[in-house]
Amino acid sequence: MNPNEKAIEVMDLSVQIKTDDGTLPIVSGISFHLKKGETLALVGESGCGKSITCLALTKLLPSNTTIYPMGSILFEGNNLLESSSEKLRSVRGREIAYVFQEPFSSLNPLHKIGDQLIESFLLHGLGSREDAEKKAIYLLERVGITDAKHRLEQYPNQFSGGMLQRVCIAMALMCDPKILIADEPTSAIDVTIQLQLIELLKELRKEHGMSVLFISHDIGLVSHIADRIAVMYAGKIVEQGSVDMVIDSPKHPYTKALISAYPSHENIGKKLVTIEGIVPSPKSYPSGCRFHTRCKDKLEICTTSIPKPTIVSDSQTVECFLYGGKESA
Ligand SMILES: Nc1ncnc2c1ncn2[C@@H]1O[C@H](COP(=O)(O)OP(=O)(O)OP(=O)(O)O)[C@@H](O)[C@H]1O
Repeated sequence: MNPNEKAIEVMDLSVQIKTDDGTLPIVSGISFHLKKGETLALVGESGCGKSITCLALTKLLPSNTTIYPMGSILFEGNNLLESSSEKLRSVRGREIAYVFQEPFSSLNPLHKIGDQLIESFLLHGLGSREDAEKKAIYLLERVGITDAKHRLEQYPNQFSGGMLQRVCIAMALMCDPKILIADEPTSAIDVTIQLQLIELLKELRKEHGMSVLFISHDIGLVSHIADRIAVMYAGKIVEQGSVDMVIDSPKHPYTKALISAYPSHENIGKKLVTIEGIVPSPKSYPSGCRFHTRCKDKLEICTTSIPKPTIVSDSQTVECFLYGGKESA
């Protein structure tokens, strides 16, 4: 596998949602890519547009309220934003699979776990029911669920939250997807189990040769799993780069603030820094750089102009006037 080959490339993606308050710019011209076999973390505070971005990748948002005015999502030679509904159905679950924050949202309480696990395998015509059941048993055991054959006959309410999230991970892997999108997969799980699930995802990524897009608000947590990080703020990606660069040498004032606000081992005994204010609502994004209303380092230009991406090192790009930002990288 060529380590620089891209599994998916998102260019200038914008998503607007029609609401009673008008059409809101939820995601505004973001670009990023996921290389084959790597994990990219999309990080940012609640409401910055992470979930909408990951649903937009396979157009999983309701078409009557969602507008994709421009941009492209290149996957296996196709622009998914221009693909037919049939093509998108063949990609979802089969080539790009999801694990969501709340396992109960992905599972039907009235159906046996086994039937739910094998559904997409059969739907995509990957083999017989017997093949599907064998694979389901293998994957349940692989994600750490013992007595898997017996478990296939049980219902979601017979599993703990952590167990159900393991079931959802197994379910996402049933069709050997090329990309796994994990949207806050450990947020609803007890912290003691969080790191176990992260380790499991790391192992599965290697075994299955997948690429993983890991969504989280927790910059400390993603440093355990990601190769690269993209930091999102108010519908835009403000900084992206390798984990080492973004964590050890953050550039954007928002990334710096997120890291200082993280309760880490190094911060024991120190007062945690809070980021003043809240993420602005898409109803009233400020002009210029959307972070300027909370930024301690803002310049005059930040209130009126939008910074362009600037390459600050081989593996790091930032959108901030403190580092240039007037010309596109
Ligand atoms: N259907 C919708 N109608 C109107 N606004 C929406 C809709 N879905 C999301 N939004 C708004 O879009 C913005 C981005 O939401 P999104 O769920 O993508 O954020 P997030 O970064 O994933 O946050 P969280 O970590 O809390 O899930 C928020 O301001 C949210 O209120």
